[in-house]
Amino acid sequence: MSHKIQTLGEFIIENQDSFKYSSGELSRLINSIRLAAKVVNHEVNKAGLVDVIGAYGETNIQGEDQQKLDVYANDKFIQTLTKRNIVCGIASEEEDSFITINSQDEKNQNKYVVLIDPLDGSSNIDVNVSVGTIFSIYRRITPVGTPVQLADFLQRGSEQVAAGYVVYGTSTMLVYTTGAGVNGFTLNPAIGTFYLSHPKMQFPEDGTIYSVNEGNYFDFPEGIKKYIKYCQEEEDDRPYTSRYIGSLVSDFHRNMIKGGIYLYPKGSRNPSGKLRLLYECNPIAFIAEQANGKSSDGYTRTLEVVPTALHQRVPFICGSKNMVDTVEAFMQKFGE
Ligand SMILES: O=P(O)(O)OC[C@H]1O[C@](O)(COP(=O)(O)O)[C@@H](O)[C@@H]1O
Ligand SMILES: [Mg+2]
Ligand SMILES: [Mg+2]
Repeated sequence: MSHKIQTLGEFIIENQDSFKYSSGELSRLINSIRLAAKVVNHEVNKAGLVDVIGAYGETNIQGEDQQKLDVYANDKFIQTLTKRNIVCGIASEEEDSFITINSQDEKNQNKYVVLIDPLDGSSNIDVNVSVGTIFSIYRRITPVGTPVQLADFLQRGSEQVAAGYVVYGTSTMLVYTTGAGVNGFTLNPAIGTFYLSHPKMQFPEDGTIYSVNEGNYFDFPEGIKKYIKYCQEEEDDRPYTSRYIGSLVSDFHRNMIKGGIYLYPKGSRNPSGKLRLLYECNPIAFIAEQANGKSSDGYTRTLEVVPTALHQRVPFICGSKNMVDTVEAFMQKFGE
């Protein structure tokens, strides 16, 4: 290990001043997310031994069957952030609307709101394939001390002050950015401490991995179909390798390390794509750009998309810069 051995807690404190609004509040917030991630990780690792496998028996506002672990993770993150009185509002994939956090003293002086996908890759929970958590943090735009408004959550991704994800995989990692690069921390399960293991993560500008659910190929826009054929041609460094875990966090994490591209285009079944702008695409796009990668809907930079609804979906193309450029060129040429 060429870099200094450092715990996540130490790293947060040491880098607090590199954050333009630093008052310690964001550090405490990221520490709270670290804590909740450890609690969820503990449950994920016991999947199959304890009652966290299978459907919960209810559907969320998006009509998806909630998995028990979706609900468990949602509860743990909301409880931790609420109990520690560290935010003024929370929005989650598993909650119909945003939650206003009122501190004991009535006027909650906290200035951050959090948007979260508590359990990403839900379809993989029961089959022991890696899943994750995704979080996005904004500074509220309405006055501190007043109840949060929907507008505090519907901010462009370029306004994020921090974003990150946790991968519950072969090892458990927390990867995040506060706008000063991307760093990854691995959990030492023996002592329950995250250690800096992947400093200054960078996307290779080019890659040879493409991640897309090819089962939807018939339904993709023409530009995407052409790009997939391009990936499969025998020319130059192609054909590329197809890798699709079906957990956005895990596919993105692999592609950031090895070089690659993730695509979830729109189609007749998903007219706006499947992934949610506010708690999936924006945080992942912020990390991608901070790691020299790129993200768009094929035309518009993801972080420039103006949100209009809490659970809105957008087409999502994210990964190595030159690969995203190539997809955009195909979309320009062949369109929808
Ligand atoms: O099964 P599909 O349609 O390919 O979708 C897989 C995608 O959906 C997701 O599972 C959506 O996230 P959730 O599991 O949080 O709902 C992504 O993680 C993944 O990339
Ligand atoms: Mg998700
Ligand atoms: Mg989810």
